[in-house]
Amino acid sequence: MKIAVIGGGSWATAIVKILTENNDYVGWWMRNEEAVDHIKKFHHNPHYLSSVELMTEKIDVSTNLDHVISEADYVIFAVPSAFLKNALESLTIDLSTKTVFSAIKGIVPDENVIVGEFFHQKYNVPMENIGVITGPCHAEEVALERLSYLTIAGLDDEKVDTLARHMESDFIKTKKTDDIIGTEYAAVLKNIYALAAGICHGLGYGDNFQAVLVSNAIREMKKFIKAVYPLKRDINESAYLGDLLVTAYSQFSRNRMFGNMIGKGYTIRSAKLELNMVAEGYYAAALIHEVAKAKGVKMPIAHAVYKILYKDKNPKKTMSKLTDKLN
Ligand SMILES: NC(=O)C1=CN([C@@H]2O[C@H](COP(=O)(O)OP(=O)(O)OC[C@H]3O[C@@H](n4cnc5c(N)ncnc54)[C@H](O)[C@@H]3O)[C@@H](O)[C@H]2O)C=CC1
Ligand SMILES: O=C(CO)COP(=O)(O)O
Repeated sequence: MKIAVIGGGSWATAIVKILTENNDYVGWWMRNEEAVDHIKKFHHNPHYLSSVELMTEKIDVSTNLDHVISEADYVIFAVPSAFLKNALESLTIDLSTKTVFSAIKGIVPDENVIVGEFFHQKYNVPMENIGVITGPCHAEEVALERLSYLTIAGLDDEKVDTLARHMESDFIKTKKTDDIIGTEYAAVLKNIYALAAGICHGLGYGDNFQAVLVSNAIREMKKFIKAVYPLKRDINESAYLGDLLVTAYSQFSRNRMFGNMIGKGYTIRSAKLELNMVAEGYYAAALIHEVAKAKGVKMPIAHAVYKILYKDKNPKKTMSKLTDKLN
């Protein structure tokens, strides 16, 4: 079976590393021609996770999306949600015959749908051929080969099983679930809560308060997911609570870093420039705000983040008001 990875950032690079542990062929698309040449020549991605030595003898890296996708049976998307449509612009071949996994933890702009739904609605990929790769896993720790758990979600057990087997290695364990929508939304929401944790850290709140914030966040997440996709699930599993915890507390979290800068008084523009990586929670805050409104779900933490990022509300005052709503 042939697997391809779409994206040139940290997570795509980490997934390519994971796959080459266990597979002799990995297709890899990225838009940057110079990065492709650099990888072929020096076996490192020059811009992301550049410490990782890539097994290029197993990697077919190219800027030609049609080529990479046509060669593959399974296609894993790992570009930030904000650039997904842009990345797909050069695709002229049919995607609906492929098995498509999303490793993206975001919502597609303008469409207001999660990535799996986007491929189903816009590219006619049957829901049985769609899956999600999620779980508490920072690319930087994959680079260091630190033990990490990934959750593979999908409606077709065999496809989920197949991908899980191809991703397992000494440092990757996989878990499987059929909660394809719930795990995707959890991954989107935890970014907003990590941003909130970062803002509070930047404002000077300590560990005592962070614990209260995160324990409220998991309940808020549970309420939202139940409203959009009711299903029997244990919110304490690592794809939900685990991912929230790692993103809210890890030094590697982009969302937490971004929030921390906002809490410290950076403007959004300067925080974006300084981070130089994508904090998905920034985009998700606006889109989840719309979904929550449409579904009538009250989400005080996500709403506070939305007001700070999009309504120019003062972080200190907004978070102070939020503290009265937590328990
Ligand atoms: N980095 C991580 O540890 C993890 C990331 N993810 C998810 O993976 C997805 C990708 O994130 P990362 O790899 O971390 O992002 P990143 O910040 O490392 O990479 C950004 C990528 O976007 C591309 N890009 C930047 N501007 C662009 C533009 N205007 N048009 C098209 N492409 C552009 C860059 O070339 C680069 O390939 C996100 O949804 C993220 O939530 C999921 C799990 C872990
Ligand atoms: O999803 C992640 C870890 O599971 C990565 O989170 P950040 O994008 O905040 O770094």
